[in-house]
Amino acid sequence: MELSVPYGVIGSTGRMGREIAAAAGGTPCLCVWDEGETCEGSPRVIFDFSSAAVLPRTVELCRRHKSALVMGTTALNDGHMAALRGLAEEVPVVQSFNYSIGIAVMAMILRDYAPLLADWDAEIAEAHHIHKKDAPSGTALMLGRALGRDVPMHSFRLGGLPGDHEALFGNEGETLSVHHRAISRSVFAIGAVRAARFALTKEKGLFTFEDVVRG
Ligand SMILES: NC(=O)C1=CN([C@@H]2O[C@H](COP(=O)(O)OP(=O)(O)OC[C@H]3O[C@@H](n4cnc5c(N)ncnc54)[C@H](OP(=O)(O)O)[C@@H]3O)[C@@H](O)[C@H]2O)C=CC1
Ligand SMILES: O=C(O)C1=N[C@H](C(=O)O)C[C@H](O)C1
Repeated sequence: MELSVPYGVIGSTGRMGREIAAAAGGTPCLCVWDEGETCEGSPRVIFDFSSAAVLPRTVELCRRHKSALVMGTTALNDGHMAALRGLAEEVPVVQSFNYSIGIAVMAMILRDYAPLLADWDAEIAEAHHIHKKDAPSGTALMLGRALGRDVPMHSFRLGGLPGDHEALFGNEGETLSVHHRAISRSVFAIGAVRAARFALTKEKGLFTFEDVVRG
């Protein structure tokens, strides 16, 4: 369902930026890409699916327009997360490395059942398109945190894969795996627009996509 307020897209010319515009509908009033920026009006919410290097500019634009932020860009460091926490003291910020409901549920499963698998061997595998710049994926790192322990991570870069993630467990007698496959990257855009609607109901604060899914 289309977004009924003016919105901005940082990373507007990218794979995700174009999916966001398709899911949100209409035309973004603010567009930012590597070569430039256009703005006609004031966005109520800004989506960032770009590069971690752009985050300071994103924070500045959200402050200028008093916009909510839906942050999707990965490869964020502690400094970037601190900047988002600072912004969240002024506006609503949703930050997630994956806006699919399936991965949100997968993280809940891993977090809830990790104690029962604590003495099993565990590894995480992820596979994405050949253009992806970061490895392991932000989602793989997030799933590792849900497991609550450091586990080996394996990254595959193949063709146009939108995003596969698998948590694999094993002991002497059996194995278990939990697998999620994004069939289309539109699923991330649909989730991001849902996150935008959630953010627009808040005055300020830092939220995860799990908060959005749980309503
Ligand atoms: N949270 C989630 O659910 C998802 C997150 N992602 C993440 O989103 C990000 C973008 O992914 P994707 O769309 O595939 O990437 P693309 O490379 O297709 O797009 C990146 C966009 O950011 C712009 N950009 C890059 N560097 C700068 C810069 N320094 N200043 C301004 N604009 C810049 C690019 O502009 P230009 O075209 O001019 O280079 C382009 O518009 C990645 O971090 C990815 O991991 C992806 C899918 C889902
Ligand atoms: O770059 C991508 O495409 C994706 N990146 C995110 C990540 O790094 O986890 C989310 C999704 O898997 C697609």
